[in-house]
Amino acid sequence: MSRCCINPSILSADFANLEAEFARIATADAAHVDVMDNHFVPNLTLGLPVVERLQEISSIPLDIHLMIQDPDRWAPAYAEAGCDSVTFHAEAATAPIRLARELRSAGSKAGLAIRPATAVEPYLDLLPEIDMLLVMTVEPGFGGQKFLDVTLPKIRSAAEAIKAGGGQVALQVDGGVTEETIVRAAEAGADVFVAGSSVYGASDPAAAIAALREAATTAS
Ligand SMILES: O=C(CO)[C@@H](O)[C@H](O)COP(=O)(O)O
Repeated sequence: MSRCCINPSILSADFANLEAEFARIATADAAHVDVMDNHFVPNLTLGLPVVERLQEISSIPLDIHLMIQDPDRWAPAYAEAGCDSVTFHAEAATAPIRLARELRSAGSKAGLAIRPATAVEPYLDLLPEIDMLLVMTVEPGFGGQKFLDVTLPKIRSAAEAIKAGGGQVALQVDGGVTEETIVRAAEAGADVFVAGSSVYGASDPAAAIAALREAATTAS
């Protein structure tokens, strides 16, 4: 059994009432903020000015997931805004090591994300440079999709590589995480779970967070 983190995705929140929506997930480990630019993914959400305000009103850390082109240019400002972690996509970054170092020196954790179809092996050398590896378990862009079991072997390989390297890197999964699928992801070695619709779609988000945490901790 090991400690698991539950980070609700605010993509499933009511964007007209974000302060109240943050209050509903105050028992979570962090709020997962999906920044989409309508280029890297076919959807558009929010950007730095909104994140800066969320940083001021949130009682829990912000876990930023940048689904954008050219993160080398845009990501450091999120770290400078005080966000706890800033995750960029391997498929979009031109100099991932340099960017990860820049994020860390600006005071945030550096996260590297890969799409479901992207192999993890080419990025394992980067593990000493990052604090979190995000294996997407749905195609990025939208909430409410089905968890892709085909990603489980990749989660297992990533978990083994992280363990072999000393276990300093968190392994996050994002997409289709429910009380049922979280068990498989935790058994495969993930320890940080992003859940949007299964938290915000519940009548009691705090109870949903507790149930997800319990299921993941028991399975890990
Ligand atoms: O990054 C994404 C989608 O691109 C996710 O954070 C989703 O927003 C998770 O939502 P659910 O699959 O849990 O509904």
